Amino acid sequence: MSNPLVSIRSANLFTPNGTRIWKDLNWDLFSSEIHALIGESGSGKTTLAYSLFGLLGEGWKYDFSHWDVLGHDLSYWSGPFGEELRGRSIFLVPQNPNLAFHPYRKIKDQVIDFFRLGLRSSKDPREILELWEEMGITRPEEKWNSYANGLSGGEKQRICLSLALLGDYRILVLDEPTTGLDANTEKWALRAIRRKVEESDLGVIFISHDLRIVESMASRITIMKEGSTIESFPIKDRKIEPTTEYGKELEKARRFFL
Ligand SMILES: Nc1ncnc2c1ncn2[C@@H]1O[C@H](COP(=O)(O)OP(=O)(O)OP(=O)(O)O)[C@@H](O)[C@H]1O
Repeated sequence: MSNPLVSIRSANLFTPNGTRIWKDLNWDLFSSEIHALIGESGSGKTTLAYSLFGLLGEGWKYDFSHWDVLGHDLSYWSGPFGEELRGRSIFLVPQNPNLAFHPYRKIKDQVIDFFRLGLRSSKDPREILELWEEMGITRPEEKWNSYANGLSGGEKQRICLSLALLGDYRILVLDEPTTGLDANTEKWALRAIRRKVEESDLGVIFISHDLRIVESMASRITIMKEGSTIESFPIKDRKIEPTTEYGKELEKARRFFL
């Protein structure tokens, strides 16, 4: 296996008021993998993904024996250099697409700024609009000229996903990326993400409650429980085959888990 993009050992996380959220968490992400994080609600999936890049905000406290994300420790990602790299090396498609856009700025200005300031590049708007059309965004030119608050949640989610597909990142975090999409668009988007990973050395963190999607998408899976990683294993032949009792229970109870 290649060098990990992310490597964390014996990490503990505490909220600003001192509640312990992670317990001796260990986790790795490798390039060219789609790594699913699954676990019951509150098990620590989102805090893990967001912490990697110092996104949890002020007052959260960590201790760990090892923390390496793209060769940098946590203080780097929480500081100005990390700020610079977020959005360029790493891109996040949040669970709530409203978090990604300012409601009262035009979508086109936000997307142009995203390329200019974030990725330090430019994109031909025609290429973006073609992709939006492929993703099932109706009247893409009209949406391009709209304010963000004039778009539906599903449209904003599609636009976030299009930015994930158009950039050249090292790590992509997809937090329940297809919940607002219809079945066809979901299928299209998942296939496009898989193709992107196959064609690059990108590592994808894929957070989902839907084991059906995880099986079809992910090459590796980590099962989390109460702030710990219970087990990590490769997914072969689109089958999730845990070895721990908890993992087996979770897999068996999948219809209750969705
Ligand atoms: N801003 C916050 N302040 C205090 N506690 C928080 C905060 N965000 C998350 N937590 C707590 O941290 C724990 C892990 O939350 P996290 O969001 O990582 O879970 P999750 O597995 O992503 O859950 P879900 O599947 O519901 O999104 C939970 O107990 C949650 O209540």
